[in-house]
Parts: sequence; C-alpha cells; structure tokens
Amino acid sequence: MPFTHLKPLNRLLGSPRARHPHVAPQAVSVTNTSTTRPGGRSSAPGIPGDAEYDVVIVGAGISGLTTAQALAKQYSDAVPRLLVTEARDCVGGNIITRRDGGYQWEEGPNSFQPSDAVLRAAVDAGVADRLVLGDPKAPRYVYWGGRLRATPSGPDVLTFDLLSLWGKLRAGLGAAGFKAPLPEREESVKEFVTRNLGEEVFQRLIEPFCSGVYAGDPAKLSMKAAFGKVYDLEKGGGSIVGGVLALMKARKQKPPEPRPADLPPKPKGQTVGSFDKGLVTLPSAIAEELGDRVVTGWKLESIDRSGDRFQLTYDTPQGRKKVSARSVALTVPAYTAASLLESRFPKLGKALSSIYYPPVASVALSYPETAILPERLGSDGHLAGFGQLHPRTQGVTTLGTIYASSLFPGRVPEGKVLLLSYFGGATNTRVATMPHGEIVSQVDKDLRKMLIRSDAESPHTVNVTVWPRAIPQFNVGHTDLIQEAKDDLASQGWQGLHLGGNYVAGVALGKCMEAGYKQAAELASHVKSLAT
Ligand SMILES: Cc1cc2nc3c(=O)[nH]c(=O)nc-3n(C[C@H](O)[C@H](O)[C@H](O)COP(=O)(O)OP(=O)(O)OC[C@H]3O[C@@H](n4cnc5c(N)ncnc54)[C@H](O)[C@@H]3O)c2cc1C
Ligand SMILES: C=Cc1c2[nH]c(c1C)Cc1[nH]c(c(CCC(=O)O)c1C)Cc1[nH]c(c(C)c1CCC(=O)O)Cc1[nH]c(c(C)c1C=C)C2
Repeated sequence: MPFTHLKPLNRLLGSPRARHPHVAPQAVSVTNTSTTRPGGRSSAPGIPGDAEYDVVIVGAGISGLTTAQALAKQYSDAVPRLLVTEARDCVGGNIITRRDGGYQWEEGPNSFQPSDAVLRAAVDAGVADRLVLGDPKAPRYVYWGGRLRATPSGPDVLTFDLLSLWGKLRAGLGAAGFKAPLPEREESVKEFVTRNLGEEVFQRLIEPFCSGVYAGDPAKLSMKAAFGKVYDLEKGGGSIVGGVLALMKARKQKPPEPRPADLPPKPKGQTVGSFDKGLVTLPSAIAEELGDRVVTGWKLESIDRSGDRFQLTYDTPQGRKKVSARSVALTVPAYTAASLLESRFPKLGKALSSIYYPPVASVALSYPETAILPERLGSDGHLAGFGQLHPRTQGVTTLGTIYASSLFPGRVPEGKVLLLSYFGGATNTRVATMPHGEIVSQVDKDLRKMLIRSDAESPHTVNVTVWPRAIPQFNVGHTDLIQEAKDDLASQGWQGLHLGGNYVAGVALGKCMEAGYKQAAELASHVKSLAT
C-alpha cells in the first residue's frame, strides 16, 4: 500500500473527435494502428426542436452521466423528462479506452478507487460483474537518488528507505503536533506539507504524488482545495494525528450507515479498479441504459432564460435546435462554462476562465518482457508493481509510468509489457507543442535510466495522446473562484443552473460520481420546488 502513513492523502487525495469542425478536440492522439473508439454512440435524430424538459444535462462525461443515471433511477417521478447532450460523437468525456493488435490501453484516466459511489454506478449500470481490481499490495515506486524505492506499505513503515531516519522523525513529530500552527492565509500543498511533515516528505512523497494526481505544481496547488480531507485533519484536530483521533472518535459516536445490500463487498486494502474491457465500459453502459435520453453531436452554443425556464440553443447534426428546461446541469470544463456564460455573468466568466488546465501527454509504449531490468521483476518473473513517479528534482522529464500490463490482466500480447507514461503537466508546458516522436524518445530515454535495459530494442509506440487542457488545477484561491461563480449566478436568480464537473467536484473519477449523485438530488429538489 503506497504512502501508508499518509493514507488519508491517498484516500482523498474516433478521430476526428468532434462531429463538427468547430468543436475543439479535447485530446489529440496518434495511434500506430487504426482503431475505433469503444463507447461511441450515434446522435439520436428523433429529438424534436423546441422540446421541453425538466432537466437538461450538458456534457456526457462521467459527471454528467452519473447525474443522469441517478435522476433516471431515483428521481424519475420528479424529473420525468430528462435529456443529456454531448458535443462530441461519443460519450465518456476524458474516459477513452482503446484496443488494437492485442493491446488494450487508456488514453485518459487509467483506474479509479473503488469507492461506494463507483460501485453504485457500476451496479446501477449493470456492469458490476465486469469490475476488475488491481493487487492492493502492488507497490508504487518513487525514483530518488538514482534508484526506484517503494513507498511505505504498512508493515515497512519504519524500514522503507525512501525517507531518511531524520525525515521519518520529522514527519512523526510534525504529525503529532510539533510544528508551526495553521496560518490564517490559504496555504499551498508545498507550504502545508513542509510545515506539518517536513521538507523530505514533501520532496520525496508529496511532490511526486501531486504529479500522479494533478500533473500539478505543489507550490501553486491549494492544500484546502486539492487535498481537503488532510487539510481538515489539522484544522479540526490541531495536528494530523489529532485530526485522525478526532475523526475516529466521531465515527465511534456515529457509526456509518450500513452499506446497501446490492453493492459488492468493499474491496480490501488500497486497491484500484477498472473493467475487463476498460474504463469506457461504465459510461457506455450508463448511456445504453439512458437510451434516447442521450444525444451526441449536440454542441451547446448559448443559454438564456425566459420566465422560469432555461432556453438552450444547440448546433446539431440536424442543424440548430432549441430546447427548454426547468433546470440545467452544466458539466463541461470550466473554460467552456466561462465562454457560454461570460457575456451575462462577467464575474463568473473571469473566475472560471482563470482555472488552469495544463497540457499532459499520455504515452503507451510496449517492450518485450526481456527488456525489463532483472531487478524490477517479481518472483513470478513479471514486472511487479503499480507504477513509478519521478520527483522533478531527480533529472527525469517524464512525470511517471504506470505498469499497465501488470495492473490488470489481458492487456498485452504474450511476452510484452505495456508502460503508460505521463509527460508535461503544470511544470513542463512545452509538451503541448512537442513533436510526438520527441516525446517518445524522451520517455524511452528516461525509462532506460530506471526500468529498461540500456541495450533493449526500441519500443513499439502503441499510442501518444496529447491533452492540451488535461486536468483542472485546484490552485490557491480555487474554492473562492467556485463560490464567486455560484454567487454570480444566484445574484441574477439563476440557481436552477448548476455548475458541475471535475473542476467543482474534484478530479478523481470517484469524486465526480459522488458529486453527480448529490447534484441529481439538488436538481430534483429544484424541479419539485418549481412544481409546487
Ligand atoms: C490524462 C488523464 C489521466 C487521468 N487519470 C485519472 C485516473 O487515473 N483516475 C482518476 O480518478 N481520474 C483521472 N483523471 C481525471 C478524470 O479523468 C476526470 O476528472 C474526469 O473524467 C472528468 O469527468 P467530467 O465528466 O467532469 O468531465 P469531462 O470528462 O471533461 O466531460 C465533459 C464533457 O462535456 C462535453 N462538452 C464540452 N463542451 C460542450 C458543449 N458546448 N456542449 C455539449 N457538451 C460539451 C465534452 O465533450 C465532454 O464529453 C485523468 C485525467 C486525464 C486527462
Ligand atoms: C501525470 C500523471 C498522472 C497519473 N495519473 C493522473 C495523472 C495526472 C491522474 C490521477 N491519478 C489518480 C487520480 C485519482 C486520485 C484519487 O483521489 O482517486 C487521478 C486524478 C490515482 C492515483 N494515481 C497514482 C496515485 C498515487 C493515485 C492516488 C490513489 C492511489 O494511491 O491509487 C499514482 C500514479 N499516477 C500516475 C502515475 C504514473 C502514477 C505512479 C505510481 C499517472
């Protein structure tokens, strides 16, 4: 289990894509083989213009789809007329699974933490039997001082060698409360962690962890917004240990509600999950269940208000269409929400357009198993572990690499390994304009320092995807920006327009799903309040 003594942090913590030339591609990928993207849906031509709905959800990424799924399953009485609209020709948003030549890989997210929200979505979509879980013991490595070192995994918390003895002592003392108090001003992740746990924990564990979750810059990310649960520990308990104890006491006094009987058992340890045919299984299954309540190729062009209804104008394969709704959930990226609303809501426009999305490349390379350095092989002779992260100080450009073929079975031809590396991010924005060949060469060069034999043959490039705007950064001030945007909408009585999506919910897939369920309840309650 990685980062165990920081477990709370972990816990929180087809081309052309667009049907229309004016829809900006979300990611640009080049695959060595021709494939079609699973999960694609054709647009439903049957939706009439000027149709009236109770709720319209804009965006069929995981946030919009789980909101719709919950509305359809739990609130169909309050919300009988529901429509989900997606600009691209397929559902899933960032979730893109591809398969070809014996390989299966993810271009966007690679896995999720199997929280109850995720399990609920899988059960409701009828795909719980297709869940696959990674080995909870698979180590995560950090490259430090010329070696890959396992992050602590419980029993080895005192002996692991990623931190020095002094680093461990400093972290222990700080966690117990021997540290400067929480300041009034909002701290960055770097400031918070250095103050609480010391420089070593920051440099060797948390800085790479920020790459592995946000591809972000920890000097800019906000502790409160990016890792709120850990922030709350110190705030609520005076120290990290104090916060954990207070939380345990509160849980004892008010035990959690029993889990619904239809959910699969809670997975043991800190594992990650996917589906046998990849992450796209879930959005595809939800969209399938929703049937003609989902339309693709529908790009929202404008939103207006008339009386107590919202008027939405779309560019669709059948031309311009208008629909009206009592309530709208906008689950598009922050920059899209800003451009749709800024003329009427300048404060919202300024707030949302300032949320930064750095570019990230995901690079899938395959090597023969014989190319792996012998010391990286497990007792079964295969590459062992979840993956590795590379602190920015260690002379490696690639942010990190997931051992994709080790994590879940059946994703490579016999005798091969598939490594999914990430490149760029908030501290290396040059990736957006780098030729793909150059990115691949650099990743390969980096891997030969740590994982691949220096004399190994060149890798087979399975895929390179460059996300020009990959992940929203929860930088210092983020919580205030979201509040400003919501306040601006409320000031003109537009509470029926809900802002959703990962820049509000949190970037983890599980967070998006959790927020989707909450948003469904709010939308249903808004619609009910209008009806009475
Ligand atoms: C490279 C990468 C790796 C990641 N790895 C992980 C991981 O391992 N685990 C994890 O938990 N998370 C990971 N994430 C984060 C996670 O994938 C996202 O936070 C999540 O998928 C966001 O879902 P969403 O529905 O909020 O947004 P999106 O997926 O962005 O969906 C928004 C949708 O809105 C549509 N849209 C945009 N404009 C319009 C318009 N005008 N009209 C109609 N529709 C519109 C878009 O086409 C899109 O489909 C990763 C992300 C990236 C980019
Ligand atoms: C640039 C590299 C990235 C890698 N994954 C992501 C990026 C930006 C995005 C990402 N990864 C995770 C999440 C969800 C977090 C959550 O709270 O559930 C997101 C948005 C999961 C994750 N991946 C790694 C860790 C340590 C975590 C946290 C949860 C866990 O422990 O499982 C590690 C990791 N991510 C990447 C690599 C190369 C890597 C290496 C070990 C890629």
